[in-house]
Amino acid sequence: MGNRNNDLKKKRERDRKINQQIESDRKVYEREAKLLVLGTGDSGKSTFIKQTQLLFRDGFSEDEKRTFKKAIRINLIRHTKLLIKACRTLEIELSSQNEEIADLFLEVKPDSNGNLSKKIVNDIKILWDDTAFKGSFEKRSQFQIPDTAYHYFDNIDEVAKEDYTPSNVDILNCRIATSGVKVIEFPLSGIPTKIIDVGGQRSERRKWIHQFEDTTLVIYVVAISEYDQKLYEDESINRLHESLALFETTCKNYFLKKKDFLVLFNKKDIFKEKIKKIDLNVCFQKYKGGCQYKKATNYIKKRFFRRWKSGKRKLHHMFTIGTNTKNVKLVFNLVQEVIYEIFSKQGIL
Ligand SMILES: Nc1nc2c(ncn2[C@@H]2O[C@H](COP(=O)(O)OP(=O)(O)OP(=O)(O)O)[C@@H](O)[C@H]2O)c(=O)[nH]1
Ligand SMILES: [Mg+2]
Repeated sequence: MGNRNNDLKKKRERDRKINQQIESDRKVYEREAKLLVLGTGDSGKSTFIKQTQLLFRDGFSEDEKRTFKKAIRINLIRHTKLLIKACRTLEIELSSQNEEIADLFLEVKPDSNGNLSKKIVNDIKILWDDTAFKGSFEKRSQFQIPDTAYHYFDNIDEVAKEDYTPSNVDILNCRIATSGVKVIEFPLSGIPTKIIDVGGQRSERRKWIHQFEDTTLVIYVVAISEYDQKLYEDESINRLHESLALFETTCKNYFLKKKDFLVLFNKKDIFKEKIKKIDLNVCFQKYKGGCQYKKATNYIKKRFFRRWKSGKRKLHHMFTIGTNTKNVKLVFNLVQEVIYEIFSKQGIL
């Protein structure tokens, strides 16, 4: 009898300890913030994730630097070919000597290790020095090439060096479209935080739903500078129209319809320059504010806010430059405030 009582006591104590552990695990888990970064392709999502590595972790690993180095070099060849083809389509004539270089360049195959031969580097430099060739980059809203491509053309000598290691700026400007999901974990003022990066191109979006559960805050990234550009996946669609439609379906989504959102109106540096020359009415016919930065940004903001179906949740926003680390630090100051607000409401903090 005595033994049975003892066994029962021990079992109860064991159960109590297990329950205590489960409860403390639950509290830690609930305190963890999950930031889900969504938006169309090329809007700047991964750039924000890269910034968290610089701001809250040890930066980029040697492995990552090697991956970016290869991508930067392969992109240089790819982007040179894109500009050559654009010159042909837009009937931009190069000097006859450079036309010959361009013809031969279209046959170049990138080295599988991403090495650049002296001849390739030389040809790219000759073409980039040609004002007509360079001028085609200014017309890039008529074809598909990353805005940041010029950075590597301008710095080709550095990029081509044998012992080249990409700088943080090189990595932040490097375009690699995301396929699949990437998670970075970091502490945000003591709160364990996970940030989830997904691919934004149409074919990638069906993977999003698997990430929706337990989201604390949705960060929706819009590249406002894309108002005169066509979608990479479907050149009949305006990029900003696509982002607006995607924003609406995302905030109405069953799993996200009660979540707070932070909209990052990104690429404001490019927008600021572009709006001086190209009226926002190329995208929104009803817009009457002309080429004025303040009026145009307010109008875009209004168009997004109109699609927001509120309920009790909050819609935050900020105009951002994803490639600028100081600017992104401000974004995370706001994110931190918003997380505190959400957790306080839920009684977690
Ligand atoms: N000038 C400028 N370039 C930016 C800004 N934000 C991002 N970029 C660049 O825009 C390009 C696209 O950025 P990504 O972060 O790859 O875009 P993404 O949303 O992750 O795209 P997907 O992975 O295809 O969904 C990259 O070349 C970035 O360097 C910005 O605010 N200003
Ligand atoms: Mg990405």
